[in-house]
Amino acid sequence: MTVHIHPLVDSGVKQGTGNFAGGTLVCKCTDRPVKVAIKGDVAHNHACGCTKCWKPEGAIFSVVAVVPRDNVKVLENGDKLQIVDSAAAIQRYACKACGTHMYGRIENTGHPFYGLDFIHPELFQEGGWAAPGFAAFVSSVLESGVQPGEMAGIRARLKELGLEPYDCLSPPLMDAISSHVAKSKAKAA
Ligand SMILES: N[C@@H](CCC(=O)N[C@@H](CS)C(=O)NCC(=O)O)C(=O)O
Ligand SMILES: [Zn+2]
Ligand SMILES: [Zn+2]
Repeated sequence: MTVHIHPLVDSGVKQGTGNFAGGTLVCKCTDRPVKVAIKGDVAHNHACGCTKCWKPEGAIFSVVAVVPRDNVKVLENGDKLQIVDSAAAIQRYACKACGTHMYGRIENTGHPFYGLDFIHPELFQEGGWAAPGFAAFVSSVLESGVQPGEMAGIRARLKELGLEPYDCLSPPLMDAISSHVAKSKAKAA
């Protein structure tokens, strides 16, 4: 049986051009779509298996990346945006009409990823952005109804696609989080 991860990667991961200058994210509405301008390329693009990240219909993973928050600007129909969960570390701004998450923002200045917004590059009108490079929160797909017996096939398919599966974030990102915590503790001491 074919394992479907996400339509963007199911037929192979398309590499970025290496010089993506930015573009416009557009929600799924045909009437008054929300448009968000992004300056520059995305970083740390990856597949995420968590329940909180937005996924297109039928996908078990999202594809999500970060950009500096100053590079994100709502261009059109921002009145349709609402925060999905204001108690979450990442405040995800979704279109009220179609449900698409347009960007996620961290307001806690002490958070290791403060200053970065989370976006879904598949919403770009343009192509060429940096490709997803790993898969995060893989075990979390069980929380969205995937059966335990499917996990081996999912992990094998992710590896085949070159998206190394991790049950939290990738080692470089986990190291960045722990370094941030160590520095914060040293400052407080
Ligand atoms: N197992 C949980 C994991 C959720 C989680 O921790 N997601 C990560 C990756 S997006 C995160 O950083 N969440 C912060 C947030 O959602 O605010 C789930 O699937 O809901
Ligand atoms: Zn919409
Ligand atoms: Zn996630």
